[in-house]
Amino acid sequence: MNEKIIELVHLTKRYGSFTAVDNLNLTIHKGEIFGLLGPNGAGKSTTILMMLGLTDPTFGSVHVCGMDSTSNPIEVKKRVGYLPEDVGFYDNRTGLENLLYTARLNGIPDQMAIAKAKQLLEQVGLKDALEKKTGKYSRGMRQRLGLADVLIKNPEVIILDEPTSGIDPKGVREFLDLIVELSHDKGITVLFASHNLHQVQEVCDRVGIFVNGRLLGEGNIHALAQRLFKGRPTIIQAGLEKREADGKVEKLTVDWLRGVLNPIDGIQSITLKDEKIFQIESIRDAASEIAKAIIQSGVTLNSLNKKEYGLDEIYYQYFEGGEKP
Ligand SMILES: Nc1ncnc2c1ncn2[C@@H]1O[C@H](COP(=O)(O)OP(=O)(O)OP(=O)(O)O)[C@@H](O)[C@H]1O
Repeated sequence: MNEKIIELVHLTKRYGSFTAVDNLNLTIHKGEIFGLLGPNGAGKSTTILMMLGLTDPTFGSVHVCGMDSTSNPIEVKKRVGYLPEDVGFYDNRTGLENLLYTARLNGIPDQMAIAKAKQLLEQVGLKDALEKKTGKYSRGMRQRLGLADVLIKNPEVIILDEPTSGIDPKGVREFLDLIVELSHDKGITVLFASHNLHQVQEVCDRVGIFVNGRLLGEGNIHALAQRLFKGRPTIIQAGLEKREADGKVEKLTVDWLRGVLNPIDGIQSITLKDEKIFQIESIRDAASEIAKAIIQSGVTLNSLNKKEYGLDEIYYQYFEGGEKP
């Protein structure tokens, strides 16, 4: 997995005074499934267009399969299969005919193309629909045909731009499985651009989080979350209860808990979430000291939950445009 297949260096694209892609540095290795994650308008499609040599960078460079996409777009396109969000087919032709058309455009001899097209249609689960006109294909079937269409020229890299939008959950599952299988079986490098964090997490070895044209970080999604949210307070929710000897429940207050936790360094705030749940924010992880102090105070500690920053926080912070409620 160490051979560099995609290499972006200081890649920048401006439209007038607007910067759509801002100083992007990224390396993707052979056989990796890399997720380019970002909300709408983050600059994913613009980056892909530059990789394919379809638009020129304003600054920086992009190499794919060792070639400069800007000066060698035709060579790059021979090695890269690109599946856009909405793939176009000749709707009055069958799935097989559409694939054979692509094969011809790529200079594959007819006899070889027929065998290859049939094998691919079987692989993507369209064996029974190969004689059906693509105008009658569902959205999921069109995306599968799109994948076969991309694979017919034996690409080293496939780039999928929002490939699962509009497909039902079962279709999504099957499509994602297919991508993983292809990458593993054939050593194909996959770039999967999407705003669907959960789908990307399922299939990708590594992800890059892309927001407002900038790469906020890349790596394993959980490690990334820890890095992106480093310095955030540790949030602990404690469920507390105090019963008198006669069985009556005594009402606990924030001031009381503040007194109990006073000796512990780094406590920033204490709030009451509901009658029995207190939320404690601290600048360091003081969970065990908090638990000990509460127990020593003589109340019952019914629950203690420490909030971990992860996928959900990335999602709400960067993809839904705000903190989790
Ligand atoms: N030709 C263009 N002229 C001016 N602005 C553009 C052009 N193409 C894209 N943009 C702007 O650049 C930004 C990035 O767009 P891009 O399509 O790359 O984002 P994206 O992450 O792929 O989003 P989406 O998932 O919605 O396609 C957007 O604000 C878009 O409006």
